[in-house]
Amino acid sequence: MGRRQVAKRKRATDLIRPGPDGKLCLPESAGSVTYVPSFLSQADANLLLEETKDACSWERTPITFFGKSVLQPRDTAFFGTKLYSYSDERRMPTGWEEDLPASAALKRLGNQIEDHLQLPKDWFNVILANRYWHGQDFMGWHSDNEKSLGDHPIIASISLGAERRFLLRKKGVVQEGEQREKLEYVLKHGSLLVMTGTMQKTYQHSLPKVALSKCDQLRLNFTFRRVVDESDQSKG
Ligand SMILES: O=C(O)CCC(=O)C(=O)O
Ligand SMILES: [Fe+2]
Repeated sequence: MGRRQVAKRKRATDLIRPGPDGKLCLPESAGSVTYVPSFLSQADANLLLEETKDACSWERTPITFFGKSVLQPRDTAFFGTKLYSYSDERRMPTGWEEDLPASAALKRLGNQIEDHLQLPKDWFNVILANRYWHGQDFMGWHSDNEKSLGDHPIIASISLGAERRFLLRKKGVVQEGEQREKLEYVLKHGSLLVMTGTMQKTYQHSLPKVALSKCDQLRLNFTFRRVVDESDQSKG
């Protein structure tokens, strides 16, 4: 998928069609990334940052890295109604009635994104939250390709606070003389980034580390997802 193609697609939902069973589906070959810089007004983004930065059940959990247990380079929290394994973690979600008013604000935000993407209300049933204290907190290359999210997951990502670079790179072997296809976005306070279709199969994404001198501010990220099969929590 070329840069021009990504720019041309205004809405992730351009690709979503009702299937024969009436459910929304995507053509097998399609994948898209859509960036909406000012999805939230500055006032709403500021309010949400204040409501969530301390009030979520943030944890810094360990992961296994080259056989060793190390702490993840960011804090995470997890909301919703479904069990979901992510990375090394299999966490019970914080329910909508806990961590109030943060969880209620996030639920409302999920409904706002569903409206924007013309998805049914309460389509998203889990939210993964990341808290990066500064440029030294980061997320390495990965795909959100857990089988429990189905074949063509819609991942809707809201950013608050410090601006950070978000990178995408195509998976697979690169022929000699060719360059790996890459995309880059600088995720603004109040922005929305949506990945759909085959993006998790064909691309990886990351939020790279930067020097403290370049970024000493907090950033929050909330990714809205739909777990379609709670029983299968393996990688896709
Ligand atoms: O913080 C971000 O923008 C990236 C988050 C992400 O990729 C994830 O939670 O899977
Ligand atoms: Fe991700």
